[in-house]
Amino acid sequence: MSSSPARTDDPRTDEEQTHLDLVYARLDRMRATTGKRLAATLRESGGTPQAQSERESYERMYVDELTKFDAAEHNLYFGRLDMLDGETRRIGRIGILDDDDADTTLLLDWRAPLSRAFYLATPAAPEEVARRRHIRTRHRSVQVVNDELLTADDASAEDVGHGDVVNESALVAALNTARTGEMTDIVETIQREQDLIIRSTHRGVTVIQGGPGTGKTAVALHRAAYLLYTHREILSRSGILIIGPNSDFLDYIGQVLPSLGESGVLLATIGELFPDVHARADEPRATREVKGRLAMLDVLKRAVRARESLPRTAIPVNFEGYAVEIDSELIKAARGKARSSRRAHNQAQSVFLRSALHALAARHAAAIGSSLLDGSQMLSSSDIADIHADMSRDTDIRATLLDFWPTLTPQDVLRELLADKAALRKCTPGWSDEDRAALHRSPAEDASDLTPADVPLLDELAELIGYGTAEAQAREKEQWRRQLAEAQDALDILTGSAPQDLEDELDPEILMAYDLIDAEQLAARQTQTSRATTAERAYGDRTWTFGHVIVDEAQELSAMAWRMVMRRIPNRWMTIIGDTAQTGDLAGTTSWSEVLTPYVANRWQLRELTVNYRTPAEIMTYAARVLRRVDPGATAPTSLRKNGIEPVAIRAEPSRLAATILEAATALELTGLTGIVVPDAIHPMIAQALANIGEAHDKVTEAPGTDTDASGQVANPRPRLHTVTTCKGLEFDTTIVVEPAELIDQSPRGFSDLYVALTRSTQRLIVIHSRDLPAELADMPTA
Ligand SMILES: Nc1ncnc2c1ncn2[C@@H]1O[C@H](COP(=O)(O)OP(=O)(O)OP(=O)(O)O)[C@@H](O)[C@H]1O
Repeated sequence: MSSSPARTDDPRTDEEQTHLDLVYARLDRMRATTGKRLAATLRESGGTPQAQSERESYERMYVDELTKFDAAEHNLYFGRLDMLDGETRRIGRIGILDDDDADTTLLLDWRAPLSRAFYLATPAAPEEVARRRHIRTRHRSVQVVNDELLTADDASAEDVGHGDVVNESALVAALNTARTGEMTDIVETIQREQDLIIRSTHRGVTVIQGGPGTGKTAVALHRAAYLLYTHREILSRSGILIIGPNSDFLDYIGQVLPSLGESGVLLATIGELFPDVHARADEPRATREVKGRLAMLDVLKRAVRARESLPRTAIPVNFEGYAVEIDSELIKAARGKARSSRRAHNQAQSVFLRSALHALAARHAAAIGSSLLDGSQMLSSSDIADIHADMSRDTDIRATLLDFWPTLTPQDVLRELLADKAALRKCTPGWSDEDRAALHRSPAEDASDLTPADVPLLDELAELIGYGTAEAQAREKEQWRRQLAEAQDALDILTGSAPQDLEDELDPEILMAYDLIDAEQLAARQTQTSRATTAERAYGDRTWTFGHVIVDEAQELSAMAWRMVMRRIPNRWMTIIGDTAQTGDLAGTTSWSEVLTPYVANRWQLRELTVNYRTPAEIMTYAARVLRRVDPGATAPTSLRKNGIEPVAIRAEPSRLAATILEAATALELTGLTGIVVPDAIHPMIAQALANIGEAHDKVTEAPGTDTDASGQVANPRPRLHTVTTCKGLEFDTTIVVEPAELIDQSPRGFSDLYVALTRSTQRLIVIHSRDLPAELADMPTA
């Protein structure tokens, strides 16, 4: 294999540099033109609300374009195909046409159909490609050119690739690059099996199952970018939602889509999917497991029904000097009507109230209007209607009735249910005391401390209660009313501050604010101005339905979480990504079919990824043994590379675990990003110990984030401390796994947890233990 440094004696470098200059010159012209257009739009003002709204959409479009151009700046042009018929295709991060008369294509977007052969062609299936060229650039200058000749009989092929692996040298270079703690895009080296998923045309549910490091997350993100490119019209309006396991993970992947020029995607954890709720609190595994069970649905239904209660004894209320009684019989009849309306609780309240008032008015009429002679009703129907109307205006009567059918919020119902042992017992008939105890939370706990597992329960309650629909509309109406009032004020002020001489004798030639716009139009303009991106609007609206949903680490979702996710995507166009061997959450799944059958029967397709791009073979040898303990029939993904670094095990005194971690880090002169994965129970202790020792060494941090040196450059990042739950989906150059025997013991899914921990590494694995190593790791070389 050969590569060409940037020098002028390689004609390929010169040729590509010439093209690169052309492409960047055009990008600069596009940037300048869009910048000018944006400036001109920003200078404009006034006009009809429609003109204003058009201006805003142009503004947004120009800003989006500029963002896209900026995102494309780095490694803009990276690939070239010379086809058998002589055609040359140049592939880059975005498509660029020249501004000549012929609109010559200078660069094809990597997502365009014509670019596809760049990712698919192999010597065995060359896809009409004679030569694939990989161009590595830096700061607008060509650094390296690699050619792959795909015609099988060509003896001068430099980089023929192995089997299905394409762009192998570029791929290995990418995989060996030190990690920064932020995921990068892989447009230059997408592999065949990955490309087939990224560009899948399937419009239903696609499950991508693959072992650790097979690029599932990378594929998911590139699929989002591809779908936005191919179905921009629909998806830019309805949006794409990507669900990830925790906020560290979302931070880790957060830059990938912007680097691909896409910003309209909503990234969220399950705990963030309910507007205005930030569920970050932790809770025991057993509690998470119980909250994730489908049986919670009945519990919540019962909790809501329990709020539709009956009076124990008749309640006397005063109505126009008469005593009327609200008793169980009356409430029960109204409750029956409301329930049989089949509306959600809050929406059925009007049925309940109408029916109860009707019965109460009838009773009262009977009491005061019956003839003493024969008991017949002497009041006319309009008299009775008057009583009904008066009663419905009577605040005491309304309040007393509504005690038995109150307006509910999901937060209140859930908080009160979990804090009240008696209510819990009533709502969980047949449950074990242990499961009930797992659900109970002390009323003293901070009510705002919701956990991620609470969020699907809130969402379910919102459905049962009808919250976030009527309420959201009412809120919207209220907001509109306020906006209207503000607009009116603004207009009044404008008119009021007109020069006095105009006030006295209005010059008909001078247009006043009122002549240009009325309050309603002004309010509408304010709405336009505050119009957020699709992702922002979707985030604030529980009832938003997306065009496409991608769930990453999907094996961790509970049955209740799936219900919530499915409500966000009625068209069921989804990409579900995960590895059932890595399931750590006790409420998570080990069977895709079990999860999906209730929603799409068997109408879903499974795609598999088989190559591990992250973990070197030396580490996978041990991880594969652990996998066999998770599932004896499972096959570990094949590592793409060996790196010659054997994992090592270091024995420590139980009291010196933290000290040994630091000693190992120092002695081995670790470079790049280091992740330390510890069992849950000792996490606080290790964190504290590392903080104490680390203060002197300034070495370990719990929080993610990169460190910068004095010049503002990213320096060797400090090691990060994790539990298995928080390291899901992340990767480090070096992983230090602490006390594997404890990781196994801490959960019924302990072997899955250990499997996850062992496979985070891109280069080196160190195991530190005070207990004996599990048999699977027992022969690891010691240090
Ligand atoms: N085609 C590729 N080119 C370059 N890098 C790749 C490619 N595919 C995957 N990678 C890299 O391999 C690493 C693992 O990918 P990713 O995190 O997407 O795997 P995963 O299957 O989601 O793993 P896990 O199940 O452990 O979360 C990442 O650094 C990713 O950038």
